[in-house]
Amino acid sequence: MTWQPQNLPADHPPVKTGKVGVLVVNLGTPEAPEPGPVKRYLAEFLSDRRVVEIPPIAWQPILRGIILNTRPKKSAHAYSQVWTEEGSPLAVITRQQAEAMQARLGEGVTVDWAMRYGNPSIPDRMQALMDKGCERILLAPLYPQYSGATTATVVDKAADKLRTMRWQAALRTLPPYHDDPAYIDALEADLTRQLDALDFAPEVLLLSFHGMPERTLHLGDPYHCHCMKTSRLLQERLAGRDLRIRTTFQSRFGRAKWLEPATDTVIGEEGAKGTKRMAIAAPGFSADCLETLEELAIQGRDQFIEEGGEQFAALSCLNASDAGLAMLETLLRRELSGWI
Ligand SMILES: C=CC1=C(C)c2cc3[nH]c(cc4nc(cc5[nH]c(cc1n2)c(C)c5CCC(=O)O)C(CCC(=O)O)=C4C)c(C)c3C=C
Ligand SMILES: [Fe+2]
Ligand SMILES: [Fe+2]
Repeated sequence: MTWQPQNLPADHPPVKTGKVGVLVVNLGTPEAPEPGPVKRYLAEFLSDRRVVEIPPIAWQPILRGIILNTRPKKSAHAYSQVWTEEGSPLAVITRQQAEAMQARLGEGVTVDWAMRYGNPSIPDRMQALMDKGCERILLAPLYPQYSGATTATVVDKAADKLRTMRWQAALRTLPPYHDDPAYIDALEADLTRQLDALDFAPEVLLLSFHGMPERTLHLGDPYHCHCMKTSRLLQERLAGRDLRIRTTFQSRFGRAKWLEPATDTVIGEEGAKGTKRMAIAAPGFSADCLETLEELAIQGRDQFIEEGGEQFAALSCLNASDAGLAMLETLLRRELSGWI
């Protein structure tokens, strides 16, 4: 309920109440694992100039003329292999994370969730929070490693919404947490638990991060450095195990050079040198999604077995695990300090 002072005309817009909102955000996902919805999703995602940094006059004809006529069918098939009864894993898990944060943070805060591309959209959910009287909003893009293509574009979208408002909510944003002890602790605990539960002992653990065009590193994007630091800190924590650890980058897209080494190249190298037992984790993804459940757990496994590997495990992301939720609560409470 918003507080409505007396002596105002009946059609006066609601008066704000100083409440605090949290908006948990992740990348976005299609509405259904079918070519039409996937095409709509890819059109929005790949038209974001922070994601594809090619001038629109050159890029849009390629996107509209080639990519959106070929990729949706292939991607829809990939999505159909990981889709759940409740919907796309990325959306389902993001919602679970938000619901768990609502329970942990209590009634003093209203927690909601949004997707950068597709629905529920950032402007709509910001409006919903403001309709509930939230004057202060903590925007929480769940990307541990900062990139212009992920974190910054979430902030841009929120700023687009603020731009339309006469009386804006105050906004805070969750900073990157790639080297935060709470994050590294959570990864250590959760990966240790999963590795101990395997019925085989992997010889090698790949830490696979989403890739980016290499030129973004030279242009000053900290993403690569953030990934390497997360990886180093995590390796220090796992050093007591009899396990080789390698950092890789997955999901190459387009013709430009991407960050290396590529996950599929390393899977091939390991197979070729006789590695028989492999585990793979994706510490940069806060929720399992197409990139982990299909690209790593299905394609990665098939490739490793074809190359002569025998045992393969794709480990889960932090998702709504106890370790993951405890970490998120720590991060959010810290950013909310002074507000709650
Ligand atoms: C130029 C293309 C892409 C860049 C740059 C890029 C960066 C990037 N992406 C993520 C996280 C995710 N990406 C996901 C899917 C996905 N990514 C791209 C392309 C780029 N990503 C495409 C085309 C797709 C869609 C699927 C496909 O057709 O292959 C997802 C999963 C979404 C889901 O619905 O499950 C995530 C998550 C990061 C973190 C990042 C840069 C750091
Ligand atoms: Fe991506
Ligand atoms: Fe992919």
